[in-house]
Amino acid sequence: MTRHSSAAIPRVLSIAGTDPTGGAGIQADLKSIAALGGYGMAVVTALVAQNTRGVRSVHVPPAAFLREQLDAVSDDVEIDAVKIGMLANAELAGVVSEWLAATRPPLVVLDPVIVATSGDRLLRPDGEATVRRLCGQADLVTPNLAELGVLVGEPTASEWAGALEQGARLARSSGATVLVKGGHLAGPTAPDALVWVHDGAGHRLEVAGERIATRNTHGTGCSLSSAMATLGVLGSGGRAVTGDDDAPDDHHATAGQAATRDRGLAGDRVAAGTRRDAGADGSRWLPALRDAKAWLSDALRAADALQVGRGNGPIDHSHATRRAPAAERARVGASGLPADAHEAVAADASCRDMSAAPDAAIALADAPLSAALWRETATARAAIDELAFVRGLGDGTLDRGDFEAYLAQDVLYLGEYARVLARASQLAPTPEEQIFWATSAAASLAEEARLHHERLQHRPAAAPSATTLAYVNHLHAVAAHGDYAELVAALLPCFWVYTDLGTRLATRRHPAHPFDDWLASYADPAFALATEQAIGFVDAAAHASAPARVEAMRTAFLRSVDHEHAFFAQPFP
Ligand SMILES: Nc1ncnc2c1ncn2[C@@H]1O[C@H](COP(=O)(O)OP(=O)(O)OP(=O)(O)O)[C@@H](O)[C@H]1O
Ligand SMILES: Cc1ncc(CO)c(N)n1
Repeated sequence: MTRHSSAAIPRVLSIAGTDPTGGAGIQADLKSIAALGGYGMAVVTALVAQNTRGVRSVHVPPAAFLREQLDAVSDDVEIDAVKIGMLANAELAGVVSEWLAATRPPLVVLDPVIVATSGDRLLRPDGEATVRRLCGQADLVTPNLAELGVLVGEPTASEWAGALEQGARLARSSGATVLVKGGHLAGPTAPDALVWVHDGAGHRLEVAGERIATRNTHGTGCSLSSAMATLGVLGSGGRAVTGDDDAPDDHHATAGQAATRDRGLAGDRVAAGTRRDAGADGSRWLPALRDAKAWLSDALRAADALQVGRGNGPIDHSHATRRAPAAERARVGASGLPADAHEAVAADASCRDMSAAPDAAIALADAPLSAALWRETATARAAIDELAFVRGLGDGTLDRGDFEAYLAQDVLYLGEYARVLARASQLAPTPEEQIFWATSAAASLAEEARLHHERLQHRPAAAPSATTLAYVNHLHAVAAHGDYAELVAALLPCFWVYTDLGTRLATRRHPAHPFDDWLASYADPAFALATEQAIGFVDAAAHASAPARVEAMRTAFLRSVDHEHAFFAQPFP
């Protein structure tokens, strides 16, 4: 590949072994990639005769044929991300390493598969050293506790703290970001952590997770790594929060320090086969990890219903999209909702009829609302990227007068947005949230004044367009309901869609770009941090709300996303 053009749908290649029962390996990868919105491709390293109870035997085709498969894909298809799983032996690992160095895919996630959940080996001991070296060609490495021990040449960590230390050692030796997985820990939680080294300093971001009581965990590692590869391309919001650069090794970074990036996730890769000197900024994986973990947790919760195999069965990759099984459909009432969901909805007469989207309504009960809403708006958000205005902004061909006409509407919008932010501050349940929304209102007004002063002084004052009015009226109408949770859900897309779009637009910057300074302002770290905080407050509000109010939040959010789209789609001037 000499040229890389990005596509709206991530083209993700899995290089892995097979599982004929469909729960792990390449079969799980393809299901995960599809479930998270990618286009999956697959190159088989080894054929494994296995089921939910264990591995019976492994057939490894000639290494030369692996290379033929890899070349067949990369000679034809632009690959956005690669997920590597089972490599079987040193020879195959070497072939993949050479192919990576030659093809330089933009994003590489390595799941260093050594031992299956059943305890069977999937990598011959002679391959361990090669896989260790391969970590240096990956952006993200996702070992389970046992694999982490092997990679750092130490016994398996029995506690989370020890695992994090090992993760830091692997991050330091490889230069990759390490996703330390707590799936095999004892206890009620299943945490995961991103560990990385940047400019010599160690960093860590942890995502908490409850342990789901199921024995059906076959293939969670394969599924998670494929999900990360797919969401990594999507940017999963494109938000980035980094730890304190001065922090000591293993400092537990919080969202308190922020840095936006002016590149996509793949921007850290200097060249495959040569690690970047400074190391990766692992914080970029945080949104992807949050989304992937929420999706995986739902897949684990839905796993027992699958009834596949008598051992450790698979997770339900398709839980969010599957039509209800026949037995479930029989229980569904006239509204289209299963009986128990129907009761919850009926409890609040103000809830709108959800019969058109029973799956979405049910999914909301468990998943963090923000992740579910982000996924639900993937198509609408992708459509924003395709708009002539946005494309013109990115490639610099946008007419300057049109750009100013847009800014004039944006200034009018910001003034009203600030009033609605102030209302959220008034309704906020905690001082922290009160301060946040009030500060955001002030920031919005400051931006309004700055744009007006620096860009629009020479133009006559504009009147709000019908589109601007519609968006602002929607926000004011929700504010009038007086429900804090619903209001912050309506306010969120302005933060999130802009940060997301801004991260991608900022990759188009160059000194001669006609809108370079404006694109730079999009990548303001303070704005990325504010978006993170707003997402956190929306999720907290959803957590504290009854199902019908969560549904109102969902409606408010979706409408705001539609208004964001309409705003960029309106004719300027
Ligand atoms: N019972 C569980 N409840 C919630 N999350 C879990 C559970 N088991 C595993 N996970 C999550 O699944 C992901 C995979 O972790 P795990 O450590 O099990 O990987 P793995 O051993 O490589 O998986 P496998 O070999 O089964 O494919 C992690 O995000 C982990 O937190
Ligand atoms: C092919 C394959 N890859 C990975 C795993 C780990 O779950 C497995 N069981 N099979």
